[in-house]
Amino acid sequence: MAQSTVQNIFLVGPMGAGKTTIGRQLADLLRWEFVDSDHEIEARTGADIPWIFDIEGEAGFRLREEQVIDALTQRRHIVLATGGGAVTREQNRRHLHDRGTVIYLETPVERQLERTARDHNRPLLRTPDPRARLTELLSQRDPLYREVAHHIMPTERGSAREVAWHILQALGMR
Ligand SMILES: Nc1ncnc2c1ncn2[C@@H]1O[C@H](COP(=O)(O)OP(=O)(O)O)[C@@H](O)[C@H]1O
Ligand SMILES: O=C(O)C1=C[C@@H](OP(=O)(O)O)[C@@H](O)[C@H](O)C1
Ligand SMILES: [Mg+2]
Repeated sequence: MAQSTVQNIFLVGPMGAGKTTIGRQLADLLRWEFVDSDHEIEARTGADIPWIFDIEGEAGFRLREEQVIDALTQRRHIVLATGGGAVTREQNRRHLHDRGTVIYLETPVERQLERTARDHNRPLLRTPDPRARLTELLSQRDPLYREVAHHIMPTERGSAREVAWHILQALGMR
């Protein structure tokens, strides 16, 4: 694998973009450590994401997320999968953009719906109309994903593994 100036890779994008899945594949291909901010929040808190939302509300979750992203973005040679709402905080956007190479996994709502349908761990999708919720969130957040990203990668070009390869190619790492 060619030498590269990329020191770490941070994945952003909406729920169901594949940040967690593609992040694991990327880390595997690079032999870097994989970290997921949601998993780190759960490990530090000793509670799962829905429980944190229930007890502390979204505001409490966002505070925990800010602390974790500040800590994780200071590390090197990691692939970090963020949560879909991380970009809503200015401090997170700054840390992500300044401390690593940020990839926006661009994904249409239809695909997000398919990929999140079976998983009930996303409190923001506990709504009678997840399509409307995802559409609203994407319209608010898409400009923020674009603002923070160094590269934009569509996630419909095949499997998670294939998307991971496309990312390495775009970064000149293969
Ligand atoms: N490129 C892809 N093609 C098909 N399915 C995918 C792809 N990327 C992710 N998935 C699937 O979508 C689901 C949600 O992915 P996940 O990594 O949890 O997304 P995120 O972390 O962005 O919310 C998982 O079941 C995963 O296997
Ligand atoms: O979009 C969001 O605000 C959220 C996305 C989730 O992560 P994924 O994007 O990995 O599903 C998780 O952080 C939490 O449920 C909130
Ligand atoms: Mg995830």
